[in-house]
Amino acid sequence: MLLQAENIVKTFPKKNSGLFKKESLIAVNHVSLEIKADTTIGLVGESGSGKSTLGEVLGDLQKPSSGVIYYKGRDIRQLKGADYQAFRRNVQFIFQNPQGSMNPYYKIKQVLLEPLKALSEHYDEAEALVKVEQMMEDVGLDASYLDRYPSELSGGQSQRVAIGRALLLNPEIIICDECVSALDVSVQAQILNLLKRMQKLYHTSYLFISHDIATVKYMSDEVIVMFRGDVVEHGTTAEVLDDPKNDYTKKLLKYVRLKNGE
Ligand SMILES: Nc1ncnc2c1ncn2[C@@H]1O[C@H](COP(=O)(O)OP(=O)(O)OP(=O)(O)O)[C@@H](O)[C@H]1O
Repeated sequence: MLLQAENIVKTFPKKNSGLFKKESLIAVNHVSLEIKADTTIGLVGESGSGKSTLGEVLGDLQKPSSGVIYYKGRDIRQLKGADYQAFRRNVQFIFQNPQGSMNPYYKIKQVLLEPLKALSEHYDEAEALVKVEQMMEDVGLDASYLDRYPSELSGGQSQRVAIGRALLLNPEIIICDECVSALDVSVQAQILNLLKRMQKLYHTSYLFISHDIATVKYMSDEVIVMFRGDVVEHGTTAEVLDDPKNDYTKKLLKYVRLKNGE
């Protein structure tokens, strides 16, 4: 077991709630899940159902209001120094807008070297550069892009850099939050296949957050369905998407089929 979430609750203060009685919005409601090695879990649900919040809590970008995240059996709040750094290195993110997560004043070479510098156990510039060049090849980009700035890359090229940057640390888990949603359909397919190829090569687990059921079906071994902060269904991809038990999942799938004219 790599990552385990136990009874996670995340609330936000509601805007415009009363002056004296503060109300809160429950974004994630008592959610538990486990991410095993070399597995992809798809996380689906309509907009606002709590998918991104849950992903960010799992990767410690946000603190839960209550509940515990365990990394290899240890509460992440108890991890210190090198142990916390190992967690940070091993749980990476790829977001919807890759350029937004890159320093616009850094060339791609620096963008890729930065996390290696910050999180490697023993950093060696020459070794790091060899890794970076190999990774460029792995993600299908010519090494000449290393001297470009993020703004000089297309959306698909930037997402390849973001995938390479996440993989350079050889993480155990990557939380992919709508990581192909902003791309053209043909580029989406290339990036999804790249993620699959990289999973075979590096044995990384993915938490694949998406509102696109077809993409989740293509990518995932397991599927979790969220509705208004609750996990309403969780099972293998075939169980959840081919034979859903929950009424909300059934509605969601019916809506997707109607939209696709099936
Ligand atoms: N920082 C915040 N402050 C207040 N409310 C927030 C904050 N972040 C998220 N929320 C609220 O929490 C709920 C869950 O949001 P979240 O972004 O996790 O949903 P989502 O399923 O990822 O949606 P989408 O697919 O649109 O990204 C929403 O009602 C959202 O408005």
